[in-house]
Amino acid sequence: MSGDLAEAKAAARRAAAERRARAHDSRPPGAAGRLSELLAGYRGVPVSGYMPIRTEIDPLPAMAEASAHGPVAVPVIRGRGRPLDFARWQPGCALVPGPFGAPVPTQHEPVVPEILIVPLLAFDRRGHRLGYGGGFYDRTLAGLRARGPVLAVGFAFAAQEADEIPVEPTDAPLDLVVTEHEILTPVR
Ligand SMILES: Nc1nc2c(c(=O)[nH]1)N(C=O)[C@@H](CNc1ccc(C(=O)N[C@@H](CCC(=O)O)C(=O)O)cc1)CN2
Ligand SMILES: Nc1ncnc2c1ncn2[C@@H]1O[C@H](COP(=O)(O)OP(=O)(O)OP(=O)(O)O)[C@@H](O)[C@H]1O
Repeated sequence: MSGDLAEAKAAARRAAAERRARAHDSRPPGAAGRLSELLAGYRGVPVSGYMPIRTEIDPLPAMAEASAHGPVAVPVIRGRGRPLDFARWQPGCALVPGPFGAPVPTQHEPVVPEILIVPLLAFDRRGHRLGYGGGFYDRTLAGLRARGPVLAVGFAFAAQEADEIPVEPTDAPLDLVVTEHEILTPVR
């Protein structure tokens, strides 16, 4: 990555983290409603969510609903530079702190998700995203897409939208972006 691109991404991450924190402070009840609506159209399809950390928007209500119909999993970090694994999650299942602070299930029952609810710092209308910079979801989506169709769904507060996210070739685009208000189809 060029120095300019790295700096542009770092600046975009800082600005987006501030906007996300403000949105989180005034988070509306029922913020996962649109996500629930989307998942209701895919009953029984294996889906990955995430255990929210810091000021991430909370997908747990939608995950709990989906778990009544099919497997739901959360990401598990295997190591730097490696794609994520996914472990089966159920409401109330036993969890332990994972490597970067996000809790992971104590029991590791592997799941291969076909729908991924992807956490992020910033997204744009073209479906590009910025995460924490580990490249975990980029690697994971590249691997899963090489095996078959997957739906990558960014989940974020509307305030996390950015004008244009600086992209590099390995950035895996989102197929949809869901906010507390709407389901957006990226325009490319
Ligand atoms: N809730 C949740 N779970 C998740 C993710 C996520 O974004 N959200 N991940 C999505 O990938 C993975 C965790 N990835 C993470 C990667 C980096 C940092 C982090 O704190 N990074 C530091 C900088 C570290 C460094 O550069 O050395 C930071 O942001 O300050 C946190 C989580 C798997 N689980
Ligand atoms: N498929 C891949 N193969 C090899 N390297 C990759 C791949 N995807 C991303 N990377 C590298 O990982 C690093 C971090 O990527 P990036 O800044 O896009 O992370 P991010 O999408 O913000 O983080 P995350 O996906 O963990 O939330 C970059 O240097 C990128 O080149």
